[in-house]
Amino acid sequence: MKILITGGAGFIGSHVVRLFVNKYPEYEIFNLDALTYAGNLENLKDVEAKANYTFLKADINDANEIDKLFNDYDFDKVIHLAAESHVDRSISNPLAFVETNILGTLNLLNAARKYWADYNDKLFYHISTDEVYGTLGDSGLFTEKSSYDPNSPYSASKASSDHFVRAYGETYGVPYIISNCSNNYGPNQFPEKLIPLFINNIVNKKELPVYGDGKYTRDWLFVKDHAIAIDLAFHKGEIKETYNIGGFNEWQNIDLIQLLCKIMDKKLAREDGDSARLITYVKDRPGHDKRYAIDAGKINKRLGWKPSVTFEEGLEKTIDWYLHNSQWLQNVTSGAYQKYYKEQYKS
Ligand SMILES: Cc1cn([C@H]2C[C@H](O)[C@@H](COP(=O)(O)OP(=O)(O)O[C@H]3O[C@H](CO)[C@@H](O)[C@H](O)[C@H]3O)O2)c(=O)[nH]c1=O
Repeated sequence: MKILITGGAGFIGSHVVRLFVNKYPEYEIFNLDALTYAGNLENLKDVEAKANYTFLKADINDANEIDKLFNDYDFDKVIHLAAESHVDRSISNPLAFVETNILGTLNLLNAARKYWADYNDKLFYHISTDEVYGTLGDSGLFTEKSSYDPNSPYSASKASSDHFVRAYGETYGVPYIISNCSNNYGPNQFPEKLIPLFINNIVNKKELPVYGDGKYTRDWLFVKDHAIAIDLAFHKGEIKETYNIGGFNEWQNIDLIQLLCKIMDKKLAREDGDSARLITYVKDRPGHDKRYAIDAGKINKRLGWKPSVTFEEGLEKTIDWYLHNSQWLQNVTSGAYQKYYKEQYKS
């Protein structure tokens, strides 16, 4: 089986690529990535020499290139993770999100439709977000039946791509699965997202910018558990089904930040309270969604998935990883990896 994984050099993508390459030596895994600021082949050093792994430097925005790759490689299945993913960036530059998340997804769907004359044993698996459902009040959970109500340009672009995947399923018969996941954390996440940004800032004794009053709630999931869920949905999920994935692990931002500060004080042998003193309340994110909380009951009941790592374990592993990989952090924030790999894969 030839599997195209898009965005495989990114945070979640690299964990999915690693899992598939190591667990399924009989599959051919093609990692397609544009190597933007958030995609970095350093994340996959441990698998790059494996016989079942091929890297393809390409941009999903380039319809001709995507068409050519489908023609050349004859992919059987697609796991589509490539996306612009940061909400704040979508607020300052919505167009980039329309291009990559909507048009890029369409380019892949068009190629799948064209080259999969026979849809037998084919699959377009779209990896999406719980943000498509909008925001919740103090109670309730998003289920697969929740209506779409996106608020940010990012979530609007992901909602649109979900709709297109379903539309191609209904209209042209492209076999698809969609999963919508909550906030991921773990090794290799670009330090613009809350947890790695704050770890990095604490190490460097920089301010911790808490948006608004910090009383926003997110459901956190360790990235390796997300990769395990994707593996299960890919192999055992039903065509045309949607699976919500989440950690059953809700935290208000400020409580999570306080916990992070406490652990970091210990790890860095600083005085208790040193890191928390870096907390700075700043202007709120426009359109900031109050609460995401997801019901992962369907994937639990139907496919037997549940998170394997507790939040305490996951956070500890994550912090240790960043502390042991300070060079990685420095190279991604300075753009050094991006520059290096751009040069390596110059076309
Ligand atoms: C970066 C940053 C974030 N925050 C707040 C905003 C959010 O309430 C919370 C988490 O922010 P972020 O890490 O940017 O993640 P969030 O906006 O929830 O979106 C994430 O989670 C989504 C899944 O829910 C993914 O689809 C997105 O790609 C991913 O970026 O922390 C701050 O208070 N200060 C900050 O500097």
